Amino acid sequence: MGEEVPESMMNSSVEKLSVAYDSESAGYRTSTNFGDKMYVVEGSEYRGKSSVNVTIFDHLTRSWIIPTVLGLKPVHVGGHSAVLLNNDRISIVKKDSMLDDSIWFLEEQKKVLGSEVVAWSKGVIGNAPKPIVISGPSGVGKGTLISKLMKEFPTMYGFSVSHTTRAPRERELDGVHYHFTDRISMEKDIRDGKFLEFASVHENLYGTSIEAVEVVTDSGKRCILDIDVQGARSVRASSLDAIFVFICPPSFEELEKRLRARATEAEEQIQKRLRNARAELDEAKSPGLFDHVLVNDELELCYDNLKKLIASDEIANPLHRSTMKNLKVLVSDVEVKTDKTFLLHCDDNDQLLLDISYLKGGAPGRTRGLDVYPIEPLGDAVNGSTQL
Ligand SMILES: Nc1nc2c(ncn2[C@@H]2O[C@H](COP(=O)(O)OP(=O)(O)O)[C@@H](O)[C@H]2O)c(=O)[nH]1
Ligand SMILES: Nc1ncnc2c1ncn2[C@@H]1O[C@H](COP(=O)(O)OP(=O)(O)O)[C@@H](O)[C@H]1O
Repeated sequence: MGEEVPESMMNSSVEKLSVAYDSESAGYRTSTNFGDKMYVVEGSEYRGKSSVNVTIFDHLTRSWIIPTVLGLKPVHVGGHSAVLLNNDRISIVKKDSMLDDSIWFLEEQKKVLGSEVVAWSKGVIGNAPKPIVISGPSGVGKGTLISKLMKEFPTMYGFSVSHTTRAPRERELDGVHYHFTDRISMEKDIRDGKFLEFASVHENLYGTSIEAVEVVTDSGKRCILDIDVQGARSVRASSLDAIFVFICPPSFEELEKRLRARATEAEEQIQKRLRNARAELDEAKSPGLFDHVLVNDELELCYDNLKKLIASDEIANPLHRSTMKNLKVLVSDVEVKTDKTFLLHCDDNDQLLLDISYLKGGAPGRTRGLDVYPIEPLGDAVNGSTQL
């Protein structure tokens, strides 16, 4: 790519350029100024294969940057519009896409080794229940409590299936208890930005993929994560808005008794888990990390307390589910009305007003909280004369 920005891409925060490459490919490009940089999003199809590339022009150094791009990318079709929102993300609205795949966001992430990083996030209509992060030392009873919850309310809760490099235990199933993997593939997936968080626990690698949480949440269930304290800290720092619960043993002796009685680990592993347990119990006291601490002494009592705290959160934060969430329309064109509202022209001659005033979450996961409202069927509006 050359050093200079083409004249046609300057001086505009929202700009669309149609580009024809050759007879077999077609592309569409937007350039959006954001601080000292201009983000160029270029979608193209070549021999039936779609790609979306992001390049950045740094106005200060007058040089082009190819950033590391994380997250699930949109599949590009007939073009897109771009608009800068709240000075913190760029919204991309795809044309010729179903509504549930039409709204995407591009966000700047923390630099890695001095290099620019951006991440994609798919926009979702309506809100979702907050995930629940459950942490606590090995053997405290996290798995037991989570299983009880899932058994009693199978349609309400879903488990985030983590990846791990540890070997499966007897009766553990791949894809159910964990995605069992090897270190090389997991490290590659981490580099590719597929993980919300990861940590080295008891000398194995564990991590929550973005997909693991989002598939549960997309299905309308409340996602439950069983992760260690380091993982909880990473999730706290991420865009995922969750409730954090720490499960404590009634005593260290009881924890050791449970670990031994479970009989899933060799002595060396038990010792390692007990050493780490002391550190976790200390770390859990960090201010602002956990919202709730439950002591798992009598199992039924602890389980009731867990259900109570989840119920009280549900009452305090009632869900706003858009009635239009499952609307299946093909967005044929997009008009940016304000930085919070877009007018979506649909293939059946209807128009929808997309409202992005109340976004929640974001890259590298989904961006939720979008809303859509139907507008009178097209008439004069085709010519742009409808008042919003
Ligand atoms: N950070 C992080 N920790 C995880 C994840 N999945 C499991 N863990 C934690 O890893 C630790 C070991 O889990 P596991 O090997 O199943 O042993 P157990 O805790 O003794 O049952 C526990 O503290 C889990 O909470 C994950 O995706 N991320
Ligand atoms: N409240 C409790 N009282 C006695 N034993 C318990 C209690 N909660 C769990 N256990 C037992 O302790 C062991 C460890 O529980 P588990 O759920 O595997 O812990 P974690 O998932 O935190 O490692 C299991 O054998 C489980 O049956």
